[in-house]
Amino acid sequence: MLTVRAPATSANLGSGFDVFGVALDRPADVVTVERADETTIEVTGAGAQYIPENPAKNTAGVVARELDAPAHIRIDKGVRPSSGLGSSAASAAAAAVALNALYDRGNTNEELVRVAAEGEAAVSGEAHADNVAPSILGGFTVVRDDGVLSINADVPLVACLPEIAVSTRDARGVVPRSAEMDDIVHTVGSAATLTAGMQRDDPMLVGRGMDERVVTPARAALIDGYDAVCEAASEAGATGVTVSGAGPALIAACYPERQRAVASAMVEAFEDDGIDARAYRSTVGRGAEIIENEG
Ligand SMILES: Nc1ncnc2c1ncn2[C@@H]1O[C@H](COP(=O)(O)OP(=O)(O)OP(=O)(O)O)[C@@H](O)[C@H]1O
Ligand SMILES: N[C@@H](CCO)C(=O)O
Repeated sequence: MLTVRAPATSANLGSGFDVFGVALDRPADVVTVERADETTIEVTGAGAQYIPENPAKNTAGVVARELDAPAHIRIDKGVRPSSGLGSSAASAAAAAVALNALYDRGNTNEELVRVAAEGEAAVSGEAHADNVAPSILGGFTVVRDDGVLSINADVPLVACLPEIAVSTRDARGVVPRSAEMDDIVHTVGSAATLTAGMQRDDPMLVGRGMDERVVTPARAALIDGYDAVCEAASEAGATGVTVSGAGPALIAACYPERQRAVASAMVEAFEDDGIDARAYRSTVGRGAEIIENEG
C-alpha cells in the first residue's frame, strides 16, 4: 500500500495558455493505491459526489490503465472538481506517482507527466499537461509538445475559489479560435515578463506578466464577480490577477506583506456579490510526494 499527496495547481497564469503552470502549497489530493487484479476506485472528500468512480471516467483510473498497473485506488479529494485549481490533474498526478512506485515501473517524472496528461484527456477531451506538470514536478512549469521545464520560484500567490463551478470542457468552448497580431505580441511580452519574474522571484514582474487579452476576457465572462474581485485584489496590493486554469478560481500575485490583505479582499468582493468563496495563501509549491509506503 502506498499513499501520495499531489498539490492543487494553477494553469495558464494569464499569458501562458496551455503552457504555464504552478504548484500551490494547498489544497491537495491524497491517493492510496493497493495492487489488485482489476482497478476499482473509491472517492471521498471535497466534491466526491460529482466524481465518477468508473475507472474509465476517472483520471486516476485512466492513469492505471496507461501504466498497466491495476489497483484499488482510494482518492481523498482536497481539490474540489471544476475549480480551476487542477482537481482532475491532482488525482492523475498522485495516481501516476503512486502506481509507478507500487509497480516499480521506473518512469521518470517527465514520463509520468505524459501519462497523467492522458488522464486529463479522458475528462476534458484534450491532453493538456499544464496542470499535471506542476502537480508532479512542483515549481513553475512550462509545457511544450517537446518537453517540460520546471523551475523553483519563491513568489507569494493567492488562489481564491468561489462556490460556483465552471467545467474545463465548457471553458475551452469559449476560447477564440484566432487572435489579432497586436494581441499576440502583447501576450508574448507578458509571457516573457512572467518567466523573468519567476526566475528572479519578483512578484511585480509575475503580476504584470499575467496580463492577457484573448483567452482571459472570454473566460472571465463565465465568472460572476470577476471584475469586482480583480479590482479589490489590486486595491489590496495584488501585482496581477487572472483566471486560474479554466476558472472559476482566480489567482493573484503579490508581495508577502500584502498576501493576507489580498486574500481577504478577494473573498469579500465575491461575498459582496452574494457568492461564498475561500482563499488559499500559497507560495510556488512542491510537487507530488510519497507520504506513506507500507512495502
Ligand atoms: N479524480 C478526479 N478528480 C476530479 N475530477 C475528476 C476526476 N476524475 C474525473 N473527474 C471529472 O473531471 C471534471 C473536473 O475537471 P475539470 O478539469 O473541469 O476541473 P478542474 O480540474 O478543477 O479544473 P482546471 O483543470 O481548470 O484547473 C469533472 O467532470 C469530474 O467529474
Ligand atoms: N490550460 C487548461 C487548464 C485547465 O485544465 C485550460 O485553460 O483550459
